[in-house]
Amino acid sequence: MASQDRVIIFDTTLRDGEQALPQSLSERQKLQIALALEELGVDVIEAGFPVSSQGDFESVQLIARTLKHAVPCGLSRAVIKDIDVAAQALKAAEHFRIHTFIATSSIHVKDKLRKTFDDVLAMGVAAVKQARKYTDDVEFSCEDAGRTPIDQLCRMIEEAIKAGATTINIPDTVGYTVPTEFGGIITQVMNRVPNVDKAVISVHCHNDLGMATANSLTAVQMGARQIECCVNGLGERAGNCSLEEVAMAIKLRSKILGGVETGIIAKNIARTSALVSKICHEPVPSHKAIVGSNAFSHSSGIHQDGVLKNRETYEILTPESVGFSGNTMLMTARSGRHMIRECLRKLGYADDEYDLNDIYARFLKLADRKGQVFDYDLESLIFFTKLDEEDDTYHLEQMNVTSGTASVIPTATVRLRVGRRTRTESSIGNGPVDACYNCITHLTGVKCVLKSYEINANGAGMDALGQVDVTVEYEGRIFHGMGLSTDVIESSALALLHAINNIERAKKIHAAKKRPSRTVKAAAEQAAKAAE
Ligand SMILES: CC(=O)SCCNC(=O)CCNC(=O)[C@H](O)C(C)(C)COP(=O)(O)OP(=O)(O)OC[C@H]1O[C@@H](n2cnc3c(N)ncnc32)[C@H](O)[C@@H]1OP(=O)(O)O
Ligand SMILES: CC(C)C(=O)C(=O)O
Ligand SMILES: [Mg+2]
Repeated sequence: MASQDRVIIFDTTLRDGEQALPQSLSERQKLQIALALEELGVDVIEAGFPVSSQGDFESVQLIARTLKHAVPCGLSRAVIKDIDVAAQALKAAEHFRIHTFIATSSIHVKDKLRKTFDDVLAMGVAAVKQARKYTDDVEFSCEDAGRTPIDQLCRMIEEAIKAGATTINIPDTVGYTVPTEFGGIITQVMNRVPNVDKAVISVHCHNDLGMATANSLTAVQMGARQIECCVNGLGERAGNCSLEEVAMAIKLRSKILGGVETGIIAKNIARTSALVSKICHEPVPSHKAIVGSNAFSHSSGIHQDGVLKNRETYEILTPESVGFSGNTMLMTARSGRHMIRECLRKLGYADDEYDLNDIYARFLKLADRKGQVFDYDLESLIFFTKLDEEDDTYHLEQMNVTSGTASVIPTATVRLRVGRRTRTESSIGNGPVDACYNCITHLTGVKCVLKSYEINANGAGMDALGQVDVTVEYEGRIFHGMGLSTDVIESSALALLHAINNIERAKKIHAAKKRPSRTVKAAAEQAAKAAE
């Protein structure tokens, strides 16, 4: 399967990745992920550990029946029954791999397996021979190879290859090694195991010291040609080597890594990452390489200026190349004038229509107060000298909700203050938040579409406040809202109202801009007068 330059991507999200989840995945969830991995261009999919439960057996069976291009694989201990069961689960596939393993480090052999190294050697050999009865694609792993004495490791590998293993996996099971050390282990295996050319050398690195990607790539430089990894770096404890990191590092730095390549289709990375995150209920950290929400985001002035002049100043790969729609530029108190002018240009303001230094000084004050400033806030700065809560069109006066189990219809009554008047509305919904939102959209008449809703505890214990953040779309623009209260339904109502008040402010500006033969300055004066 492997040409000299091709690194096989062996994905173990469904096996090692799943081991790290608080609950196991269902058959359907596993199949969905397996199909996405196949579309991503993964070569081998380790679908599970068939002997571990009937559910996992059936998942592996279904995946083996369904895959068209990727090779399905099942894990088994060096135990005859495990191997027989794995073969049963996989046999529907035309071609499948059995992966069998046993630990070889002294601590695992003595304290966990309670055996001698010679016992383990014999068990490994017997396991490979049993697996070869079912398939000519047999992988053998020396668990905890990173801490295994090199003489014993080389001996085990030589015997496993003699017994018929076609892939030899060298795991750094506890993520203990550093790149020079791990690279040294691979070099020794390459130089000292006489029949090493009869098998593909694979690596399986854990991230306990944050070295998984570095160790895997160093191993490739030393001759390994299979990397075992998981989407989003999922996996036992601190995770496995992250698929997207090694795939993009090999794509981008192929030359320095020896001219190697993988079959990964990079533009499918973002959507696979999102799917795995959603199905596994494992959020991707914002700073995660390649797939984190901040991976292509810039918020400091010097970086934004650089990216605006040439994005390669701060972007080593494009967000589009891994399937994102583009980068993001956040406006915070760390942004500079170049970013502010760019945002106003995008909103349609010519450079001579405003005083950049004046806007920038007021932007900084707002950013210090607010944290993040959005395009509609910036536009407001042109039209209003101050942006205060009093500018809000709608204020929440009162709110009452009823909800409960099946027979109770969630109902809300909301009273808003609009200037000196109040308006009241009652509505039902599919939950108390939905009922409140129905009231608010009726009362304000603003038909915005809820795009995202996020709820978090702000603080700890009984004093924690519920913080709700929403984004809504109104006439093609995105508006944000945040609500904070000890009552999460009230936080939700306040967040939507906040977003709607931002929409109302943008509407006023839009109306002022539309008046005929007005300069921005004149329109701004007019808008400011109207607001008094
Ligand atoms: C590094 C890794 O990620 S390894 C993979 C880890 N994944 C999993 O463990 C998930 C699947 N596991 C399971 O479903 C269960 O643990 C089973 C079905 C495999 C075994 O369950 P049980 O028989 O109840 O044993 P239990 O899990 O408590 O203990 C493991 C046993 O396997 C032995 N064992 C561990 N690894 C191996 C191996 N590679 N080959 C042979 N025996 C092994 C242990 O020494 C222990 O044996 P003992 O009962 O004689 O002391
Ligand atoms: C089963 C083996 C390959 C493993 O997951 C490890 O050693 O980390
Ligand atoms: Mg592992």
